[in-house]
Amino acid sequence: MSLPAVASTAAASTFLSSANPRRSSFATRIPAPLRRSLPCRLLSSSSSPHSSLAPVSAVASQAAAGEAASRKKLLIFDAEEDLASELAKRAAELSARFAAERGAFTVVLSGGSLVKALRKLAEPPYLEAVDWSRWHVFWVDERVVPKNHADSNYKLASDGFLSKVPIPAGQVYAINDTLSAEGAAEDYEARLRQLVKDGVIGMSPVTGFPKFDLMLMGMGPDGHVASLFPGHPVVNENQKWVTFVKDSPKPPPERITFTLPVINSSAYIALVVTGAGKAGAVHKALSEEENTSDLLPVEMVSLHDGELAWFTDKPALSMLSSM
Ligand SMILES: O=C(O)[C@H](O)[C@@H](O)[C@H](O)[C@H](O)COP(=O)(O)O
Repeated sequence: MSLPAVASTAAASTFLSSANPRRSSFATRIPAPLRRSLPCRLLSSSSSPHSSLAPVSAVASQAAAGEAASRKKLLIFDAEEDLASELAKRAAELSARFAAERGAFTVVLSGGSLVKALRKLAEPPYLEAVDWSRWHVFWVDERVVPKNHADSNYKLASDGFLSKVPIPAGQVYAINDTLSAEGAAEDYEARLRQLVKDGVIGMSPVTGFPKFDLMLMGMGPDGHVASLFPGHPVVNENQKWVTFVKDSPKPPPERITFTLPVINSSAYIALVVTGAGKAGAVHKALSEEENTSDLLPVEMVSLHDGELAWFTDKPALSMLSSM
């Protein structure tokens, strides 16, 4: 499998940009032609040192030339089945590309509804076609509970996905659940640093932070991503790779989380955000009204050199005026 050019799915695309570089927002209006009932509709935008509003073909060629470029897409699915199919296809393509390029494929998971959306990866044709021996699996955030606890993101992913695919057990990096929140965050960062030295995890030459190949993340109704909650000081952490919270507004309270600089150094992020419960945060993140003093964590997800794809549905977009 090879990674398709960005333009290959862009027949129904348009190009939108945000005036604020700190903000990830890119969709302002959904043009009428895109509202037809395609299984998936797509809007794209790009930003690079050379152009903030480039056609998709230009984005693809910049990426091919190895230049730093940030690409954003909004994929809107009519059915959850279609979303899960496209997510599996995209993950498998990235797996093949990074396994060939680097010999390893680093995948980062969140908890929540994201895990169910991965189920098609554990089915034919992907179950047989993907080279699972190349996969190295991490968590963008984890609750500080035992690995067999009902609240554990490791357990969620293990039960719903990892137990169904042949990834070598030594390449699944759960947190050390015998440590405190502080200790677990330090320990996880130390293990990431070792894996960078070993060449398993790449480093971003642009940011100096680790560069994961694929981050698969959800977003909470309040606009949190990972365990970076609105108004919490950890959102501003810009030195550490992994930090902790002890007062998460979403239970359980103690968690460890990747920091924004690590998230924003990724090569590809799939942000899976569906359902009417997310519509308020989606509206704030994707509407034209920009308020720089009050950014939600999801609005601060902005890749330095990579592609951010929102996997969404109409209920999640229902507060955008043109939907
Ligand atoms: O451990 C966690 O709580 C998650 O990692 C969290 O960041 C989650 O991804 C969002 O809250 C979205 O969850 P839903 O998709 O279930 O709403």
